[in-house]
Formats: sequence, C-alpha cells, structure tokens
Amino acid sequence: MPSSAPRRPKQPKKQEPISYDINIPYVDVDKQSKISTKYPQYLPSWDPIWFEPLQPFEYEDPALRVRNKSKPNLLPPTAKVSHIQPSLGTIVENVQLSDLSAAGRDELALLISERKVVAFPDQDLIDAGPDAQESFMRHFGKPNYQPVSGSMTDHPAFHIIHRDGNRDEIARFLQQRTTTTLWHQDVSYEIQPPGYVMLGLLQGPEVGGDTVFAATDLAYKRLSPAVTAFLDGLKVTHSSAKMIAHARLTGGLVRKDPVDTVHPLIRVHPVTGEKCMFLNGEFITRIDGLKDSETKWVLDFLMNHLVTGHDFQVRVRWQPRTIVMFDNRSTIHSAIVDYLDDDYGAKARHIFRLIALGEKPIPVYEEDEDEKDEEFE
Ligand SMILES: O=C(O)CCC(=O)C(=O)O
Ligand SMILES: [Fe+2]
Repeated sequence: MPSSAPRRPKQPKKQEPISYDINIPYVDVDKQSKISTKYPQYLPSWDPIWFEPLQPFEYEDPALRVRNKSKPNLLPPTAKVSHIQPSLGTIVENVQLSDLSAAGRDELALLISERKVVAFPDQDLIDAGPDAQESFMRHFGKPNYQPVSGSMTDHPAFHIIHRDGNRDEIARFLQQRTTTTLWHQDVSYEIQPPGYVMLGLLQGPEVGGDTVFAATDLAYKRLSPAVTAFLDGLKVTHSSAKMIAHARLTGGLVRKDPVDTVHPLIRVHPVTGEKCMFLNGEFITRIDGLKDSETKWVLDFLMNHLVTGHDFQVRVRWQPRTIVMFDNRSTIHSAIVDYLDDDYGAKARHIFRLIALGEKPIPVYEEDEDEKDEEFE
C-alpha cells in the first residue's frame, strides 16, 4: 500500500529525457499543461510517493468461478462477437463493461483467458472517471504501483501512456535502436505479476498506434518435446533493477526499490491449464544453472520464435473509446509507434493502463518446500 509520507529524499519531478522503454513515453512535465488533450485529468504526473515491496497475497482467478461457459451474463443475444484471428483476439460490441454484474465480470475473466486479447469499442467506462475504472479492475486482482513512469495524482495505480505528437523523443530513441517495437510483459519482476490488464484509449490517431500481441502458450506448443522438456524445468530471474537504475541515473522519479524475483520460465495458466512461456526482453537477468552466453542463447531463440510467429499473433486496431483487456500470463505485447512519421503527420495518443496482479506463477516442475509461499498478508 502507498505510505502517506515519502520515506526517501525529495526526488526531481522530471522524468528521464530518454525513455527506458519506448512503450512508456517521456513527456516534459513543464510543458504538458500546454499540450492539447481531450482528457487533461489523465495527463501523467510524477508525485513522489513511496511504495513498500509487494507482499504475498491470496489470489483466486475470477474465471474459476464461472459455471456456464457460454457466458450469459457477459454476452447477451444482442452482443456482437467477432474474432480478429482464429486462435486469439476478439472484438465485443454492444456490451458496456460498466453494466456488468459480478457474474459478468467473472465471465469476462474467462473470455480473456480463452481469447487472450479482447477489445470493447466505444465504452462509456472511458468517461466514467478514474474511481469507476479502478473499482472495475479491482474485481480481477490487486492494483499495481509502477516504480517509474507517469501516473495520476491521487490514483497511483494508473500508468499513463501519452504522446503529444512530438517526434523528438522517438528520433532520440531511434539513434540507438532500429525500431520502436519493444515486446514485453508487464511488471514480470513482481512476486505475483499481472494477470489481467486493462488498456483504455482516451485519444488516438485515426490510423496507426496499434498494439500487437503474441500468444506464449501457442508458441510453446510449436516446440519439440526435446526442447520443452528442457525449458519446463528452468527458473528465471526477473529484475526491475536496470529500469530503476536508469531512472535514477537520468534524474527520473522512482517510487519503489528494485525487486529480483525467480519465476518458472514455463508457467501453467490457472484457467486454461495451458503451459505458457513467461519471458520478455526487458526484465530477465539470468536463468538458474546456465552461463551468461547460454542464457542469451535460450532467450534469443525464444524471443525470436515469439516475435516472428505471426500465426500466433494478433494486432489490435484501436477504435474510439476502446478498452482492451488482455492476459499478461499467456501473451507478450508491444505498442507500435508508427503514427509520428512525416507522411502521416504527428498525432497524439493517450492511453491509461490498469493492472490486476494475479497468482504466483505456477511451475510445471515440482516446487521445493521453501519456494512455496504459505504466508499471506
Ligand atoms: O501503448 C500501448 O499500446 C501499450 C503500452 C504498454 O505496453 C505499456 O505501457 O505497458
Ligand atoms: Fe505493456
């Protein structure tokens, strides 16, 4: 929980001049009041709040409460359901998330577990304000407080993604990199990482700024038994240290100490029972028992497999007031920053992210006694 008085010395208000992660844009806080936005309340703020480390907590996936798999509380006969790809990604129209009962929200968790990425265009929840949005997400799990990056004053669970159309930051980022695409899983370093994640589009370009997702369970199924037998037993360290060190070095605000957590490389999805690869290019520092070059070899192979397999990917095109809910356990994702090119004209893109933290990742291997967390807060 947030502590009211910051424990740390006062930190500079400015965010780092070059984002560590292009998915988390830098906005000059001195200028942001002048930026035109339809949702000024959602412009990022950097308040010096300090958060203690996340403690273990009990988690039951709401999808496990669903008895009627046809989801009558979520999908009445008037709902229009269309799939983006055969194996993942669904668009649901004529349903307002704000109207869902508790049973409807449980069924939504099941739909997200099954389809991994679900888009709901034209949601009045977008205009219902931060309290309503947070309370909706609370059904799916505990909130997350991001250690760095822009949030909202009095609503620290919000993570704000805002680009005002300024191309300079992208140009600086691209001095070091060949693309803005940055595949990742959200907050994988926490002891209980995000399960369900909500992205809400406040403002976006007419064309471009899609978000792309890859299914880590479908990708796993493509591997041979010899490879999966090796992967199933691996333990991986996820760390927020590099991201936090980068923020500190560049004068950015930090709200939490770094955490290093060992997770299984392959985790079992609590709802579908599928084996999901739990990895990303951002936060992994080592694989237990492997040498550095071997860790790199495994990660390079798996990341390449995930990002090149378009047959288990989906690309979401944002329509106005869309809310996307996705499963952070069975997917990896990236924003696509393609809407700032000269040919298209610079455009603003403004999204909020709310996270529901889920279960401690369930390994395929038998856990040692000391790895099992018995104590919950
Ligand atoms: O902007 C997007 O489409 C995704 C943003 C994202 O992945 C993040 O902020 O974690
Ligand atoms: Fe993300």
